Amino acid sequence: MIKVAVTGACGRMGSGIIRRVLEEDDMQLVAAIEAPGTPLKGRDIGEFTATGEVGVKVSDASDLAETLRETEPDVLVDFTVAPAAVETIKTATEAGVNLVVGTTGFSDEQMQTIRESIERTGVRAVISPNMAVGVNVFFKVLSDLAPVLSDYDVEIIEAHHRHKKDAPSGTAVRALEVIAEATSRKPDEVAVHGRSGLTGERTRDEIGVHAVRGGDIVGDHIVLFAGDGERLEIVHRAHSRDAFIGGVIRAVRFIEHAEPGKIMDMGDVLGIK
Ligand SMILES: NC(=O)c1ccc[n+]([C@@H]2O[C@H](COP(=O)([O-])OP(=O)(O)OC[C@H]3O[C@@H](n4cnc5c(N)ncnc54)[C@H](O)[C@@H]3O)[C@@H](O)[C@H]2O)c1
Ligand SMILES: O=C(O)C1=N[C@H](C(=O)O)CCC1
Repeated sequence: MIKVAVTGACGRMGSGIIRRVLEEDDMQLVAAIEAPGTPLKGRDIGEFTATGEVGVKVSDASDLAETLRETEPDVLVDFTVAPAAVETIKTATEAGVNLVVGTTGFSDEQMQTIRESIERTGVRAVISPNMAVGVNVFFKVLSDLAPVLSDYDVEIIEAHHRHKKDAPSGTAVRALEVIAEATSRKPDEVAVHGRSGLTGERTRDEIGVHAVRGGDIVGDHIVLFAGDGERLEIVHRAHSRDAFIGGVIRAVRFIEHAEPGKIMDMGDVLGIK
């Protein structure tokens, strides 16, 4: 039985992940953790996942070290917000708890802190900005396609729901990195985020990145390769969060096979790297 703790337990992703964990025969939910000061502390998590009483009470992230000591999870799944996730990862790694992290919006400095914590403590970790199988195939396609279309203009357009806190999406950032790496460019040097004003003509090297926010859009990503007389669009659309949650469940099962002290991603989980 894989013992699972979830941070962001009452969020859009966290509550869906808990619902799925409760359905899996080889998984046991041992902790459901919400933000520091949460008014939900002590309430049964089943109230927020529409699963009826499950016997796991919402705990407060301020008590995370104690919660992990008491519940001894094999893996902690984090879908929260970047600054909170960094603190959670520090605490979990110190407690020797393996990680599946889907939170996005980390700065380079935050990623460095996370990497150091994982390397130093030797926990196993899967961190991926998008757990959907289709998106990870999309990354692979982009990596293969970008060198072939190296003289085409590349623009990345993503669209998400009105509640999303970070922009551009972690998936769009990863798509930028994949395309830049495949064409020997540096993402920071070539990314142009939105355009406004007298921008001048587009340069050949730049990669435009555009974030759309509205309604309940689950997550769309379009990469446009525009040439003379034609354009090619590679599109992924998530219809429901089940696409991400299915990937999380696969990552939770993979974690015991992950390399200790190294950040692995969904490409490793799916064996498509
Ligand atoms: N990797 C993927 O496949 C994928 C898919 C969807 C969303 N995401 C990312 O997951 C994150 C969460 O998305 P969401 O839509 O579920 O957000 P959400 O706002 O619905 O949920 C986040 C939850 O985290 C809680 N939280 C905040 N700080 C916390 C802390 N310190 N400890 C425990 N809980 C804490 C909040 O109270 C909230 O309930 C975002 O970064 C989003 O981009 C990734
Ligand atoms: O709903 C979100 O927020 C999503 N975030 C991820 C990202 O930033 O790429 C993945 C898609 C959904």
